Amino acid sequence: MSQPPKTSSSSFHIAMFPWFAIGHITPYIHLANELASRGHRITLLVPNKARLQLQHLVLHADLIVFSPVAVPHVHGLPEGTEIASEIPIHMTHLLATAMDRTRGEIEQFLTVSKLDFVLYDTAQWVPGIARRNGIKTVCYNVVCAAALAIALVPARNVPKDRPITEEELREAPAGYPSKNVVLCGAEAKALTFISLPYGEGITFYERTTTAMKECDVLSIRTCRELEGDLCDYMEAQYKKPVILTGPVLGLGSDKKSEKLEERWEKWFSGFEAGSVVFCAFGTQWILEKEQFQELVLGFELTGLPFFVALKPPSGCATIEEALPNGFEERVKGRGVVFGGWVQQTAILSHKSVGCFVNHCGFGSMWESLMTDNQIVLVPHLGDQILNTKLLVKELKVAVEVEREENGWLSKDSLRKAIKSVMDKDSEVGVMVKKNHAKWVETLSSPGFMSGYIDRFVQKLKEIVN
Ligand SMILES: O=c1ccn([C@@H]2O[C@H](COP(=O)(O)OP(=O)(O)O[C@H]3OC[C@@H](O)[C@H](O)[C@H]3O)[C@@H](O)[C@H]2O)c(=O)[nH]1
Repeated sequence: MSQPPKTSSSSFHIAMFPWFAIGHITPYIHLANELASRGHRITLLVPNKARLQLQHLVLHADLIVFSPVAVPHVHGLPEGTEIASEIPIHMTHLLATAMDRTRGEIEQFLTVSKLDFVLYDTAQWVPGIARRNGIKTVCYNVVCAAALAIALVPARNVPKDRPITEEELREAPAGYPSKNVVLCGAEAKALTFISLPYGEGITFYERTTTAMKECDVLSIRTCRELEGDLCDYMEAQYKKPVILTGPVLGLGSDKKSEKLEERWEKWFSGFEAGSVVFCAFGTQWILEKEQFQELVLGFELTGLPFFVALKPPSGCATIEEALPNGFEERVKGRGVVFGGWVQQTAILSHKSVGCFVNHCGFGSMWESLMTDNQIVLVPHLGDQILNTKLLVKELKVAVEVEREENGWLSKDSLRKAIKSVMDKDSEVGVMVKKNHAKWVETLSSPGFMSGYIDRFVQKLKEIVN
């Protein structure tokens, strides 16, 4: 680990130590950019593979430095694993163990650095070290307030001697303020993992609630306009102010997104404005082969041009070997299924894109809200289910693909959802478009995003004084 730069009295030196996942590190980098643009210096403590994948997002290389964390090997994880996108979901608890075993390295860094703040989310042991070194802590959560408020609060009675049940999770904790953003039926299953081990000798619930109890400042990447009542509930539960950063979309002051690769720029430009359906499911979801095939057939059925960026399904080394028979021939010229990394924000702002089919990861949720594309949601993990409720039931800006009782997503159901927002004369399509346009206006109104960051920085100043 490299030596950190020295702090000056006029600005903060802030370390960031987010969960080892692209969906978490990305918003931390966006926040680092915002803080650096206000003169603060940031050291990002992240695994080297994350640095290599995301360093292009850094807009102020003079003030933001990476200090790569050496992730130790943990039995049960593939050799060399550093970030969550490299492993299936059921192995991530072992990655939490690996994160905990970086403690010595992190402690050494925090001890020798002249830091004002450290931001973290998953490493519940950071506040103890920080306190001993006179550093203030911010537990910065990059999932929606709803996911925290429904599952990770003291009022959620998680049994100590057995796993929490789906039935228990379907009941919201006492005082939970939303009637719409709740878990229904089989959805509760997606959150049963909270009472299971996540690291050695600690459950997911224990580590995240400890992380939030022990910090000086509790912070969430959300805005009051979307989740004000849920943030108030979090304040009441944790008995401390909850400071929001707003969506922090990493657009910088010039509002430019990443540049789209030339081959894709050319491909997208071959279609009419607003006609292409783009699909991406974030950095972690690996579909089963059958489900993958059913979904791509659903895109084919829409008759619309489509660009699908998904990981190869489980058991397949490449996308090509996973495609249904004759599929490539049939969709030639109007459909692409790609297994690599694409510049999602650049695609979303391309004029030929008209619809975004996504898993409603918190990053994709904000990115989809910021464009005028129609939104079709296929949530997979617990927080994504709640994000989906926010967009579908509260804001009414999106539709969700209906699943069968056993969780299966049929091609017809996908086709139906896409057509319901893409057909010009569809009532649902018109309604979500209108509601969505109001949100784009709010989110892009002058001072909206920067106001949140300014107030966040102001709060940090009050805390050190
Ligand atoms: O090919 C790609 C894939 C993804 N991305 C970017 O990677 C990010 C993915 O983040 P998301 O939050 O949407 O999704 P992930 O699944 O990766 O996130 C994870 O952490 C955040 C949680 O809310 C999600 O539930 C969890 O899955 C987005 O910013 C997206 O623009 C690309 O730029 N290109």
